[in-house]
Amino acid sequence: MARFLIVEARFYDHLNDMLISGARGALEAAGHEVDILTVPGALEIPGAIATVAESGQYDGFVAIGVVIRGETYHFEIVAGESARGVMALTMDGVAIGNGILTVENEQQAIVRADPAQGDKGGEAAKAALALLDLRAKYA
Ligand SMILES: Nc1c(NC[C@H](O)[C@H](O)[C@H](O)CO)[nH]c(=O)[nH]c1=O
Ligand SMILES: CC(=O)[C@@H](O)COP(=O)(O)O
Repeated sequence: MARFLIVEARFYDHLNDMLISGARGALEAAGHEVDILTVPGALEIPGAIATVAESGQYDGFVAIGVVIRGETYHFEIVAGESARGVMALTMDGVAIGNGILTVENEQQAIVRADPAQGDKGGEAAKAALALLDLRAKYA
């Protein structure tokens, strides 16, 4: 059994609830423990994971959030920089699945967050599991 931390940016409650349901379901179905840490927004997710990963208290992480385009360039910053931060940590050996949705509107988010539809939360959890398995084999 491994310990996973879901680090969620709780910007849209109903969307995060679906994403977390999918992620938690996938991890618990695989027999692992799951905790949740909430941060203000997607830009805070990489720093939060970096800090907690250093503690060694968790084996893997799932980043959960929803970034919906607004009127300004800020979408590109939030979407791009949160993804870049997660990728940098992954390249540094941290087992992370990226379940941060970056979408044009709420409808696109609903379809992808719903475990019965796109299940991007579950998909991200399975990616974290795959990286953890790979590290166990090769690291
Ligand atoms: N607009 C969204 C944000 N924006 C907030 C940033 O993520 C960050 O918390 C702020 O800039 C302070 O550093 N975050 C989301 O997760 N989703 C959004 O749609
Ligand atoms: C993704 C965002 O930061 C966005 O929701 C913010 O909206 P706006 O660009 O209209 O300020």
